[in-house]
Amino acid sequence: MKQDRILIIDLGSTMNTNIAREIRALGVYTEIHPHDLTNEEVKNLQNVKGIILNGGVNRIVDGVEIDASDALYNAGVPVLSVDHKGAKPWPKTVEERQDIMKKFILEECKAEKNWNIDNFIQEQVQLIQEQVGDKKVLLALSGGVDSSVVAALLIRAIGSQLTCVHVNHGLLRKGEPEEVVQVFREEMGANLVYIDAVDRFLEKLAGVEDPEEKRKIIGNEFIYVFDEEARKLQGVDFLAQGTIYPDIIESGTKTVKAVKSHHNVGGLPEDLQFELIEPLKMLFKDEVRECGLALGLPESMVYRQPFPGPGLGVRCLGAITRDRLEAVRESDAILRDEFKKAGLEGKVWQYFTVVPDFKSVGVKNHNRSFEWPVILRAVNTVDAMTATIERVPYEVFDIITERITHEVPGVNRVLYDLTPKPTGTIEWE
Ligand SMILES: Nc1ncnc2c1ncn2[C@@H]1O[C@H](COP(=O)(O)OP(=O)(O)OP(=O)(O)O)[C@@H](O)[C@H]1O
Repeated sequence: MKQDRILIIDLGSTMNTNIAREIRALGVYTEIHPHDLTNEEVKNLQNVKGIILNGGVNRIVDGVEIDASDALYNAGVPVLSVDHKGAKPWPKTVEERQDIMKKFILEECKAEKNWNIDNFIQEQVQLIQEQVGDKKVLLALSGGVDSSVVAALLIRAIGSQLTCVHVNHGLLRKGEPEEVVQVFREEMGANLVYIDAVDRFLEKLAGVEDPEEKRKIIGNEFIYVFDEEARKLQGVDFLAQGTIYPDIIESGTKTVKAVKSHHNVGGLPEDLQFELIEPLKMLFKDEVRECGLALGLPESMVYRQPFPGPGLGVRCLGAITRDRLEAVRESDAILRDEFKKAGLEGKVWQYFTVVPDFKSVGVKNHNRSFEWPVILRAVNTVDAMTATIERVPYEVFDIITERITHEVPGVNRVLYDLTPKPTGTIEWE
């Protein structure tokens, strides 16, 4: 079923994303578009029921105040101007904004409230089937939320025409590679290529101390491994990616410069180019999660906390060694387990452990020990630009310290990082 659609036209507002979220919360599908859409582009957008010209402080582009294109004014649907050409800005409170939205979208545009995840899945399955036909699709499946949800959606749409490649580079959290195999191969019956590349990555990283260099090696090695696998598979025309709406919004618009460059599986060699399939590119993160649950993915996968691309590699400070990497992995698993038991899972935004590359003196079993400390970090943030520290109860710290110092080989101390961002960053490297 095709959803009714409201277009938000970016005329320099800083609230495009908020407005989009609030309209979708009303149950109506909406997308943000640039101001200079052509007739052709407007025609290609189906079921448009209304247009919001969303003006704001970034309205001057290259020295000129921008306006919406004629194609938009002539689209033949109701137009609402906000903070544009003298029209009032949005009210400060969500409730007042929702009143305006309801009146415009539901009454004036007569848009139907037919935006929901089941309709989304149904529509995407059909679109994917039409796009792919009887051809084959490749997906790099990390086990993270985005690529997992893409995998589940593609399995529903095209089943065995999809091949997923999961690379175990040795830097994933405890149990993650096993979960990927269990969920996708065993439960969903996917074509999953599991690559054990642990030795290969750790050999490349041996002796490398510089964090940037480590990140570069991990990123490049991933591309090499993925490229090798992709070449072994015959007749693949499409590459699926877990691009989501914030990736696109943060890549910059015509009125705002990029916050960060769009990642995903960038950097594949020129001769290995596929047509892209990005079925989640219009979803916000919570919608991606809802979609994952509706497709039957386990909550542990769908509500996974954010994880850096280079994985545990940037939490094993300095030059990575196998034993210290295991100390990071084991201590991280204990921290997660105890936070879950204490009801902190889902409440604290991100928590993990870091193992530095120095040792200190301690006592274990009545003997002198000379071992690493484990640093705990637990932070809360809204936008990852700033972060505050979680005030973890001392009883929880006690249990975690007891377990880490007794269960993780090579560790004799546990420390808590009290630093907000700024001045610290969330990760240590
Ligand atoms: N170990 C891996 N095995 C297979 N693919 C991977 C792996 N790590 C990353 N990728 C691919 O690279 C993409 C970008 O990785 P990144 O770590 O930046 O994750 P992300 O944008 O948070 O997405 P996700 O939620 O899918 O992990 C992933 O979506 C996935 O397609």
